[in-house]
Order: sequence, then structure tokens, then C-alpha cells
Amino acid sequence: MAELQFFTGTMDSGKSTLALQTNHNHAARGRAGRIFVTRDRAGAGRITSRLGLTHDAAEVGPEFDFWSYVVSELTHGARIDYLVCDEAQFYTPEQIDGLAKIVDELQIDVFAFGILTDFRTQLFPGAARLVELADRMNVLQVEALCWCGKRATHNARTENGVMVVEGDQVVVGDVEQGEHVHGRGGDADVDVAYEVLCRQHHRRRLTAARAKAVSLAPEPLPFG
Ligand SMILES: Nc1ncnc2c1ncn2[C@@H]1O[C@H](COP(=O)(O)OP(=O)(O)O)[C@@H](O)[C@H]1O
Ligand SMILES: Cc1cn([C@H]2C[C@H](O)[C@@H](COP(=O)(O)O)O2)c(=O)[nH]c1=O
Repeated sequence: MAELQFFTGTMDSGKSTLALQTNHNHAARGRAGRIFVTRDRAGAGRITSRLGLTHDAAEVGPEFDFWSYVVSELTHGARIDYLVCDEAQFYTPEQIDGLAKIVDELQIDVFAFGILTDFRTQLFPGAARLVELADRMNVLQVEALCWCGKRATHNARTENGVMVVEGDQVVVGDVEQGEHVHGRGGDADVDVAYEVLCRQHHRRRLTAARAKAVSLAPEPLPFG
């Protein structure tokens, strides 16, 4: 039986690497697949992993219809055994519904990869729909770590090095090294970056830089 599987983890937990490994393993056994992505850090139409793997992929725009695409391909004689879908948190709920229909009606496996929650700890619409519909959810085994050493469970966004909890849900970027993107007001340039944190440090807005600054701050002078 075909399955809709959702592989999830924080940023930098190895999802794109696993997406490309999954494609490699299935293709090596003669299965025919299609690879999709949307808004990869490296630009349109590529899946890139921080381990250096990269692969061409079809870019999924907001209007892309998975069901029509697959049916059209099959009608024209193509064979499709599986779909690999990266950055699936950015897909629309309707697109996730289309993927589930492809699994059920056409017996094609779908392997979807993406983060669950945004920098405000709220579910992305595509990830929420995957949680609702997936046959299986798999949390990545490689643990990204918070600066304190605990397992990182949340993604924090920083602007010019300072953690923020307001702004647009989608700002493509990377962990640590600052990506220069346009500020949310549209009129200011800010360096947006991401950092993975444990829940406690996300709640306290304690990034690695702030924790270091706090620990280096001089003791307050004794009263009097
Ligand atoms: N220089 C490195 N040496 C070994 N492993 C690395 C290196 N750089 C990145 N990685 C691994 O790659 C993972 C990130 O993989 P990637 O597929 O890009 O993540 P994701 O798609 O989840 O953001 C890191 O968690 C780490 O395990
Ligand atoms: C938390 C968060 C992330 N993003 C963006 C940043 C990256 O471009 C992707 C995640 O990619 P990865 O392969 O998992 O590292 O999502 C965002 O737009 N909004 C957020 O809140």
C-alpha cells in the first residue's frame, strides 16, 4: 500500500539530506520518482542539503496542482512510483490534500519533508495539514542541539542578532550565518537568521549570543 509519510524536525536536522537519500535509494532500485521543492535557500528548482548534496527539483508555486500534474504525466505514458516533497511546510493545505489523494487513488508513495512550527512556535499551514493527513509521521533521528546542549525543538528567528517573535511567517533563510533579506516593513534592510533552541530557551528568548552577553555582564554593585 502506498503511504503519505511526513518527515519532520527543526531546521538543520537533516531533512533535505534525507529527502535526497530517499530519492537515491528508491531510484537505485529502479523506481521512478519526481522531486519537488519550494523556496529552497539556494533558489528556485533546487534541493540543497548542508552536507553538500544538491538535486534539481520542480518548484512548487502556490497554484501548482499535484493531482493534475501526476494524472497528466501518467496519461502521457510516464511512470511515477513516488514523489519526494521538500520544504513541505510551505505548501498550501489544498496541495497536501492533493498529495493524499495521489497516495489513495493512484497508489503512489509520497515522502514529504519539512519543519512543523515557525519562529513564533505556530504550525505552518502545510505542516498542520500533513499532521492531520499523514499515514506516518517520522521525527528526524539526528538531533539538532540548543546552545545549552539539550535537544533543540524550536526554531528562533533573529533580526540583526536579536530574537524576534513578530513578523511575516515566511522569510527564507539559514541558521547562524546572517542572510541579508528585506525587512518585514519593506523599507528597512535587516539581517535575518535562524537559531534552533530548546523550548525553555525559546520561551525566554535566550539565544546563544544573548546567553553569552548575560553571562559576561558585570555583577551589579552592592547597594551602598
Ligand atoms: N560540516 C558538517 N559535517 C558533518 N555534518 C554536517 C556538516 N554540516 C552539516 N551537517 C549535518 O547536516 C545537517 C543539516 O542537513 P540539512 O539536510 O541541510 O538539514 P535540514 O534540511 O533539516 O535543514 C546537520 O544537522 C548536520 O547533522
Ligand atoms: C522557522 C522559520 C523558517 N522559515 C524558513 C527558513 C528556511 O528557508 C526554511 C526551513 O528550511 P530548512 O531546510 O528546514 O532549514 O524555512 C520561515 O520562513 N519562517 C520560519 O518561521
